[in-house]
Amino acid sequence: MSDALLTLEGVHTHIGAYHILHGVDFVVPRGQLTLLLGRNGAGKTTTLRTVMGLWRASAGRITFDGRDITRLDTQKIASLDVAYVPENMGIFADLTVKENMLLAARGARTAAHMDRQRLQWIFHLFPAVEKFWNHPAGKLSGGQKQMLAVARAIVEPRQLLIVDEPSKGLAPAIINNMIDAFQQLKASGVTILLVEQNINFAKRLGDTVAVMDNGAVAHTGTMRALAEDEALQRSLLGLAI
Ligand SMILES: Nc1ncnc2c1ncn2[C@@H]1O[C@H](COP(=O)(O)OP(=O)(O)OP(=O)(O)O)[C@@H](O)[C@H]1O
Repeated sequence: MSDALLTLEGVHTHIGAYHILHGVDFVVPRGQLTLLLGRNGAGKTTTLRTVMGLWRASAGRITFDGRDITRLDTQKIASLDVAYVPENMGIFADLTVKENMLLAARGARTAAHMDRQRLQWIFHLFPAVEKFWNHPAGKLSGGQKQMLAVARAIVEPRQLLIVDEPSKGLAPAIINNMIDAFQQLKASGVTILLVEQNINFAKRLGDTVAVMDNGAVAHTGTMRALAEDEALQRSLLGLAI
């Protein structure tokens, strides 16, 4: 049993007058890939944003690597080697792929300052990043943009990589490429937290799952156990895997 890298305990989040998270509890074990599942509007994105300090938890506690991060600002949380890829990916369409990567690399003013070995590893994971290095990012396909977004997030070594719906809107062949890349990322030892709606994607990558419903976690366990229990899938997700 691995230890917890990230723990949420009784986390509540209000957005304006709306009470969105109602006491979220789950653990992201170190070195594993954890999936946050649940129907539309269950509170998955709000949970990720609360972990990153983009929404402030109104109650509860978030612990990362043994440290209480509940009240830290986003920049400070990122500086603990936590990367977040939001659903809109945060790519600068007018800048080249190279410039997008440079902006994500702390302290690297030119491509020559980037860690060469790490860049080669990223090119191997996401060949499109190398192929379109000098092209404007806005010209990339949806799948290539998603790959660039993940590539940006890992341009520096990370302890925790958080990605909101990496497979969203992607063609099946591209989803397979994305699964391969996440499998290699997992093998590199980085802990990963994904929000995912594509259950095939989830099934092939997930170690641990937390299923949200109505602003709280309704179920936690292994992906394998959930994949084998169709009745549980139907009751939690309203679908069959
Ligand atoms: N900025 C906001 N203002 C008001 N309500 C919001 C805001 N953002 C999210 N919500 C509400 O919070 C609830 C949870 O939204 P959230 O985006 O976290 O769900 P989700 O599980 O990620 O769903 P989806 O898969 O559709 O993105 C929804 O009812 C949503 O309408």
